[in-house]
Amino acid sequence: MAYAEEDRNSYEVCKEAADWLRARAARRPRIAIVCGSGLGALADVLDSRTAFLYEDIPHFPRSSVSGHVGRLVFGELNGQPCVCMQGRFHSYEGHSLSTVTFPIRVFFLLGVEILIVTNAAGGLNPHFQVGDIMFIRDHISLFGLGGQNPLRGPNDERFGVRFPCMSDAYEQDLLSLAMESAQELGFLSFTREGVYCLQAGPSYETIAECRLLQALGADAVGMSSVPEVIVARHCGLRVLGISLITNKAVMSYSSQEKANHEEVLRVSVLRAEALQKLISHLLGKLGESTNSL
Ligand SMILES: O=P(O)(O)O[C@H]1O[C@H](CO)[C@@H](O)[C@H]1O
Ligand SMILES: Nc1nc2[nH]cnc2c(=O)[nH]1
Repeated sequence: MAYAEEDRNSYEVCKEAADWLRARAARRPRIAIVCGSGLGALADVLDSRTAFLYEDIPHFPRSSVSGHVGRLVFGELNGQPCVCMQGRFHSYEGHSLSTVTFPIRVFFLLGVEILIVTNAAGGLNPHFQVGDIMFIRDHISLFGLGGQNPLRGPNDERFGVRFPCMSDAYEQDLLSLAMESAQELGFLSFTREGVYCLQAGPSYETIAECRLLQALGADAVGMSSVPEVIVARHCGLRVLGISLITNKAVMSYSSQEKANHEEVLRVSVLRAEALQKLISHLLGKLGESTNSL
């Protein structure tokens, strides 16, 4: 099927990919997890795994960033049927926002109900430490405020309404379950809650930009997740967002620290196991709550 790049996430194109996957995956996934930079190992702990390279799935884009392998992995985590994106797409790679968010619509057509987005982010909140896990309470989209939204263009009602609400983007019930999980695992000393801010990247922020974002009320800054969340909410998926604070945003001209992707990946890998435990524990709780519905 030929289509313009901005039409990659049209209903028909997404359905072709979803049909292809449905014919090959053992079970319908209930939960989709997008693995952030350096966090792809989560997909390796799924039970009864079936993995597909992005390049083999019809219409799937390719990953080009280190720490993002480029595989879709189906399987079970703590008894819950899941699909994991081992590698996400970013607009700074040159992808349109419809390409960045294409997998989310495919997940919706596969019958996914809950989206968990994870990412690596720089900490703006002065109380945050490197290695902290931040549950996303809300976001600031510098893209959206600047006129770039993945839902720009004709609206297809089969996905959702023209003007979706975003004041409830990150579901309170999921946030509470995530906090409970952190408490039960003894992770509270490095668990936070906060506002994630999306900037386009790929350059990291200047000091003046970090100060501005902090003054705007952002606790962490990154280059992903928000377009995925907007498209997920548009089609009615429940969303939980988790940022791993891999570095502290540089706020002072006297600081010698410099943001770099090697440090981001190093810290992600160090915290990957804790994050796996947290998500697995949470999924166990979700199993209890959804099975009782
Ligand atoms: O958001 P994820 O994909 O986790 O990665 C974050 O880390 C990379 C920069 O180091 C950027 O891609 C930024 O968005
Ligand atoms: N924009 C941005 N993205 C990140 N990803 C991981 N750390 C950072 C950061 O400091 N800034």
